[in-house]
Amino acid sequence: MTVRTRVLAIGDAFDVVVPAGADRAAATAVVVFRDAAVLVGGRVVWSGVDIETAAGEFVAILGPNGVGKSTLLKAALGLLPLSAGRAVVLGRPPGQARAEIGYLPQRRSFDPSVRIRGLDVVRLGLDGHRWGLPLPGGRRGRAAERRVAELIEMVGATGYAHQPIGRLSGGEQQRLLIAQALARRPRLLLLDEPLDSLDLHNAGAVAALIRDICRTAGVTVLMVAHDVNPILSSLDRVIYLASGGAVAGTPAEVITSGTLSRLYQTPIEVLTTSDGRLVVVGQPEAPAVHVDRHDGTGRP
Ligand SMILES: Nc1ncnc2c1ncn2[C@@H]1O[C@H](COP(=O)(O)OP(=O)(O)OP(=O)(O)O)[C@@H](O)[C@H]1O
Repeated sequence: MTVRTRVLAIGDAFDVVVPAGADRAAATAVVVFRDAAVLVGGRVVWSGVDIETAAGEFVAILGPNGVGKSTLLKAALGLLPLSAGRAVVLGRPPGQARAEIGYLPQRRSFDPSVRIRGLDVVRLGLDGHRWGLPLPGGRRGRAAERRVAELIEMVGATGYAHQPIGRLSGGEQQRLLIAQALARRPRLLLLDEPLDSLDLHNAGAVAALIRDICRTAGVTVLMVAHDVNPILSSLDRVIYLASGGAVAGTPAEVITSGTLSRLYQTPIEVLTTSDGRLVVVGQPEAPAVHVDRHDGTGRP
């Protein structure tokens, strides 16, 4: 049985259909997708997606290449409209809560020739218009300087924040970018593969940092990841994405042969190595689409 819950937001009313009994959780959830679908370049990337994340949760978004993990973050940001279903982000339709969201898009590392200092990159999160320029004097400027210093300390980057970001390691750069995304005290942090290109040790350290931010600041984090192993011990929940839907739960609930075989409708085996790592065997490739990913049209 379902009930229709009215989620009230600033200047908005939005209807969400939720199962009876779960309506209160859905109304207070930070991100809710209900039977959601997205079209990119005229193709349905995913459909039937039902997810819900609570305040202060650290959630990884997993799934094969091209399944639409980055697309899910963009839909939560309101950068891509849903083609079906509903979404509520921080109590509002996607796109209306951006001031309360920190977003770290997918990226490669900075070129070694980039001379901008780490602390200038963090400061950009406070005011994107003043890239690399000194903050104005006065009370506002001093408060901003204090906030930048606080953020740098929070991510453990005090020792190298004055150096040009291009000369820092991948892990150091990621810490500074996470600090930038946290600058405006977001309630929701969307991170697109921040651990990509980090070694196992650094990936684990950055994941632990993100978990601490969730715990201490009550920030909800949705993070796209390719390998769940370095972050397993830090995560609260995972969302496994497929073209026909998603399944969410604790890693132990979701990353099993039975659950993933049902989700992808093909035999999948989850093996545990002697050192405790999970290996997913038989995960299908997402349908290949040959498009220019930069023009957004989907035309070859
Ligand atoms: N601008 C675009 N125009 C057309 N198709 C696109 C565009 N951007 C992405 N796509 C397609 O949408 C699908 C989902 O892409 P997305 O980047 O969300 O997947 P992903 O799961 O994050 O992939 P990966 O793990 O490789 O980063 C892919 O098939 C991709 O080719």
